[in-house]
Order: sequence, then structure tokens, then C-alpha cells
Amino acid sequence: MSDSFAPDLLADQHIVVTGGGTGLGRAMALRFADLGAAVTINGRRPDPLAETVRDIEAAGGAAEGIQCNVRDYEAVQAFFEEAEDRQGPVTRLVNNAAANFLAPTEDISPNGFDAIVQTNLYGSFYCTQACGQRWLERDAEGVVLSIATTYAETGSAYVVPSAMSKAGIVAMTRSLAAEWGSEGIRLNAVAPGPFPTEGAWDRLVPDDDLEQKMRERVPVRRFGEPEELATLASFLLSDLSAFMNGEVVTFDGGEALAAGGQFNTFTRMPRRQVKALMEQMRPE
Ligand SMILES: CCCCCCCCC/C=C/C(=O)SCCNC(=O)CCNC(=O)[C@H](O)C(C)(C)COP(=O)(O)OP(=O)(O)OC[C@H]1O[C@@H](n2cnc3c(N)ncnc32)[C@H](O)[C@@H]1OP(=O)(O)O
Ligand SMILES: NC(=O)C1=CN([C@@H]2O[C@H](COP(=O)(O)OP(=O)(O)OC[C@H]3O[C@@H](n4cnc5c(N)ncnc54)[C@H](OP(=O)(O)O)[C@@H]3O)[C@@H](O)[C@H]2O)C=CC1
Repeated sequence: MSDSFAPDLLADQHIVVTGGGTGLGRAMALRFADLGAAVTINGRRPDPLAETVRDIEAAGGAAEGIQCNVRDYEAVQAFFEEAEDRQGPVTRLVNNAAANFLAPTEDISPNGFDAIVQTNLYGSFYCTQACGQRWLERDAEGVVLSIATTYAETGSAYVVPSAMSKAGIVAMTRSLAAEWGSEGIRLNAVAPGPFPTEGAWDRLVPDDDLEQKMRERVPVRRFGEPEELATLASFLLSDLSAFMNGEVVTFDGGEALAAGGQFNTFTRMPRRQVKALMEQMRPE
């Protein structure tokens, strides 16, 4: 996808993307590197990290991949040490790593709840705190962008640990925007609608029929493309958005709003049919 950002929009930045080996994290890492940033990605599996680093380097960018489980506080500390040893001070963080599955809430085990909440909520806090500590100590500015979801606001059936932890990420974003704003540290979040990644689709989309129904929920009648999210994230990490702090940007083709309006269901019928129905109901 082409965009009209200056080619050096993110030059001089060292950007950490958690979970940057796959899906949306990978798309963001590729774009940030293309815009001049040095990128460090993490995740638990070495292969996706190596592949993404290889692709960034092949395109002329600078990237490092470091294995790390963001649920583990000590591992996160060691990750940031290693990232800075390799590519200098980290200046931007994207909290993207996440876990999710569809499950009836009454059936979720303590371990299942932990797997999701510790990755999403604890992992985002550990990484954000590690960056904040460094930036405050150095009197350096910094930006944190967290990937939330639209159901952090509304809640959603069958993904309760994810909804709880993403709501916590939004609360962290808003709280620290106030606490650290005066120190030159900004925090924002993006709430994406559906973006077909292997990680999300394998776990959240049971079959083609449901996929089609999910697509029809989106007013623009399509899913998002990871490159579109990468464009928005580049803007949010750059100085172009310097006055934006504590914001949650919904990026979903209008899906969340459309789900809320009680008569929006009519938009799934042919417009001509809707008009005919409404015409019948007009008083003589
Ligand atoms: C168009 C529409 C889309 C539209 C999309 C709309 C918006 C979606 C918004 C958000 C999207 C995303 O976050 S998408 C991100 C998706 N990506 C990921 O989830 C990547 C990371 N995920 C993972 O690593 C795994 O899937 C996960 C299970 C979470 C963790 O794996 P681990 O190896 O760490 O742990 P495991 O040992 O396998 O499992 C830990 C416990 O969880 C339980 N567990 C595992 N899977 C389970 C399941 N399906 N149901 C119940 N319980 C489960 C196990 O039984 C264990 O409990 P015990 O048996 O008690 O031990
Ligand atoms: N796709 C979508 O429709 C939507 C996605 N989102 C959000 O976008 C983000 C990216 O999701 P998406 O790209 O779709 O899915 P992916 O499954 O591709 O991305 C999740 C990434 O997080 C990494 N990860 C998971 N657990 C850990 C851990 N404990 N430590 C370190 N890394 C971890 C995974 O790597 P590994 O398994 O190797 O550790 C993987 O690279 C997530 O925050 C998700 O909640 C939000 C709304 C919609």
C-alpha cells in the first residue's frame, strides 16, 4: 500500500513491537522499518521472529528479534536490556502481543484465564513500565501505543478474559497519559475491528458462514488490512500526532457503532426493500 508519509518519518526511532513476528505486529514492524526506524520484535517462537527480521533486512531495514514471554516480569526486564544493547535506547513501544480464545466463561480454567490476562494485561504493564522507567530516568520523551479492541468498551460474550484485559489496557493508557504527559511521554491505543490474521482467525472464526456474517456487520462491508493499521500506527508513533495523548482510536470500518444502533440491522437488507417497508408504514 502506498502512503504519503515522509520516507524518514520514523528515522532515529528505536521501536519495540511485542508479538511482532506475526499478523498485525509483523505488518507494523515492516512499515516502521520502511519509514526509517530500527525495530526490535519479540514473541515466544523463534521462527516467526527470524522470518520477519529477514524480511525487514531484505527490504533494507534494521531489525532484531529477541525471544521473550511477556507474561514473565524478569524476561521482560532482560528483553529491554538486550534490545538496547543491540540497537540503542528504545524510544517507542507498541503493546501488540496478545492471547485470546473463544470459550463459554463458565468453562474457563484458572490457567486459561491466566494465559490470556497475564499476556495482555500484565505483559502490557511490564513493557510499558520498563519503558517509562527508562524514559523518566533519562529525561527522554517517549510514546506507547497499545492495541486494544472495540469490545474493551462494550464488553463481549465468549471472550471475557480478553475483554477484561483489553479494558485494563485502555485504563492504563488513559491513566498514564495523565501521569506521564508532563514528562513528555504520550500513550494512545488503537481499537481495531476485524483484521484477518492467522492468529485471530484460527482462534476466533469457527467457519466460513460466521466469517461472512462478521463481514456483513461492518458498514464498509470488508475486513481491515494489516497495512492499514500499520499506517495509522506510524502516524500515532510519530510527531505528527504530538498533541494526541490518552486517546483510543477506533479503527473498524464503523463496525462497533453499527452494532450499537438498534435499527442498524436494516442496513443488512437491500436498501430498496428497506425503503419499501418504511414507505408502507407511513401514515396515509
Ligand atoms: C471475524 C471475527 C473475528 C473478529 C475479531 C474481533 C476482535 C478480536 C479482538 C482480539 C483478538 C485477539 O486478541 S487475536 C490474538 C490471537 N492470538 C493469540 O491468541 C496468540 C497467543 N495464543 C496462545 O498462545 C494460545 O492460543 C493460548 C491458549 C492463549 C495460550 O497458549 P499456552 O501454550 O500459553 O497455554 P496452554 O497450555 O495451551 O493453555 C493454557 C490454558 O488455557 C486453556 N485453553 C486453551 N485454549 C482454550 C480454549 N479454546 N478454550 C478454553 N480453554 C482453553 C488450556 O486448557 C489451559 O488450561 P488448563 O487446561 O487448565 O491447563
Ligand atoms: N486480528 C484482529 O482482528 C484483531 C486483533 N487485535 C489485537 O491485535 C494484536 C495482534 O493480533 P493478531 O496479529 O491478530 O494475532 P497474532 O496471534 O498474529 O499476534 C499475537 C502475537 O503475540 C505473540 N504473543 C502471544 N503471547 C505472547 C507472550 N506471552 N509473550 C510474547 N509474545 C506473545 C505471538 O507470538 P508467539 O505465539 O510466538 O509468542 C504473536 O506474534 C493483538 O493485541 C490482538 O488482541 C485486536 C482486534 C482485532
